[in-house]
Amino acid sequence: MAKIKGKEVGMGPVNFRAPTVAIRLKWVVIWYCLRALLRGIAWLVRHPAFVIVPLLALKAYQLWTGGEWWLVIATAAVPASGLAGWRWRWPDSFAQRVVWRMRGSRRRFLEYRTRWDATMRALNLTVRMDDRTFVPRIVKVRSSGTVDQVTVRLLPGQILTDYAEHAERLARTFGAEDCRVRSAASMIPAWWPGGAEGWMARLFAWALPRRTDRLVLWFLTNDPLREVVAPIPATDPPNLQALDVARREDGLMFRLRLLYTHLLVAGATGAGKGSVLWSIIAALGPGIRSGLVQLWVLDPKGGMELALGRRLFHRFCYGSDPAMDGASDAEYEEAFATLLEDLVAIMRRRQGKLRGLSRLLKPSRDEPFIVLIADELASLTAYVTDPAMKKRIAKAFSLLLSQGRAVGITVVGALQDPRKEVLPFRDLFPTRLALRMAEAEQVRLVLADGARERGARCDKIPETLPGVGYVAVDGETEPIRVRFSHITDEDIAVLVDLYAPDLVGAREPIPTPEGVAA
Ligand SMILES: Nc1ncnc2c1ncn2[C@@H]1O[C@H](COP(=O)(O)OP(=O)(O)OP(=O)(O)O)[C@@H](O)[C@H]1O
Repeated sequence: MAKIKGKEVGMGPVNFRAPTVAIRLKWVVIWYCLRALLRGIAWLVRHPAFVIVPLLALKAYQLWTGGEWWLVIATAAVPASGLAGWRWRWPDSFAQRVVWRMRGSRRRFLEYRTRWDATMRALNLTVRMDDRTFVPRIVKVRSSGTVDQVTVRLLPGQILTDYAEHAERLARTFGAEDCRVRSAASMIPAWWPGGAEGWMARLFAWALPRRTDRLVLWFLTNDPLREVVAPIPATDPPNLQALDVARREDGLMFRLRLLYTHLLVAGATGAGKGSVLWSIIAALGPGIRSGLVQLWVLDPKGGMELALGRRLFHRFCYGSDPAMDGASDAEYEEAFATLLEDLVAIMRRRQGKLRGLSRLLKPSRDEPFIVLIADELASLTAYVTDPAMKKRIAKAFSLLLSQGRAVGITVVGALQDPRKEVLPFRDLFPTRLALRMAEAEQVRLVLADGARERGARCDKIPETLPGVGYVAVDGETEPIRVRFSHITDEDIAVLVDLYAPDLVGAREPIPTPEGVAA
């Protein structure tokens, strides 16, 4: 008879099965007791914090039977003070390993177990075989206080999209604000150094189970992204592979990898693209001060977004209103093209230096990590009026995007309209972030086919939540919902005072656009 790793549910009030082997009742009882004991031990190993429950029961029993009270309390105090020390010294690890697990177990029994079978049947997510009905099993529930992660084992023939189609219904049924469907194959423990890209993940890649038969339902129970995220203190030196720039919806820090990648930020007007760029600059601050990081900045919106931080930038170039400083559009456009071509020249020089020695440049003060920040990319691509300049700018961008990563040059570009006509080299950005978008179709253009169906409903992000978006990372199947820190003009002034590099000329006003206006 066919066997399925799901939970079989009966067809009627009583189910009979013909016995094939006669076993004495006492052996059956012993077998069930042993199995329950082994399962209990395995469960305690996975939920070590619950060891405290039998321990407390034992202590209570000792007190009851006349044990020395001070001895009883002293032995109970050892694990209690261990837990307290853990919480005090490593609060994040304690929250994830103890608090989240306990909350997950409670919610599994009180919320999900009770309504799971009926919901699966109602949504037609069961499988019928040989007159038997199988319901997908809940493997585990983890709760972060803001998100319940319910891992489900798929039944044969089921795919992630089957569940994604019902995401909204699942959210309503289990009293969540939203539900996202994520594949379990991409789930690297959040506490691993560097997450999915870190050294732990790479070192143990061979040992990580490939859980293609599982998915994780993310039930958003209490949206932490409704709160504005305050500026996040930067680490010194900055970890260029994991910059602390935003808060994730499960309450964890979102760490952005910038080294050896390029980032595209797309969002409607007022979606908070500026806060993304400033969060990145803030996280890079200590590196800018030490000379490990150089910012090359293009702000075609007349310097409106980024000019406040000009002392932090190695090169800064903005377009403006020709009537104000006498420079023509063509001169501005030439200034942009020149800056980009200078960067291409550095790229070529670095390639020559590395050739035959290494395939990746390790940034240092001699060869710093260069981040090209380009706000309003459309003004540098589609809206350039001079065809010759348009060609030069497009060529330089294509070269930087296709060859710059390995030699420590990263492009961070922001734009409103992600269509190919506006940004022909959109596909050359490996990391993409979609903030609030004007149309559902744009989500697909920025993130990936099916991203919206899996929960990245960027067109539904309300205008009241600027800085909220979904980020797609290479190697992760589903985008992650995050909110970037809100950096005010006052915060920028503090950043400049803290991190402006102490180089000759850095405190002089930088002529903009370069070579055009004083
Ligand atoms: N992360 C954030 N948290 C809270 N408020 C934010 C955040 N980001 C931006 N805002 C606020 O939202 C408004 C619009 O932000 P911003 O100018 O960065 O948007 P934008 O996408 O760059 O818009 P545009 O394309 O029109 O320049 C501003 O008033 C800003 O203060």
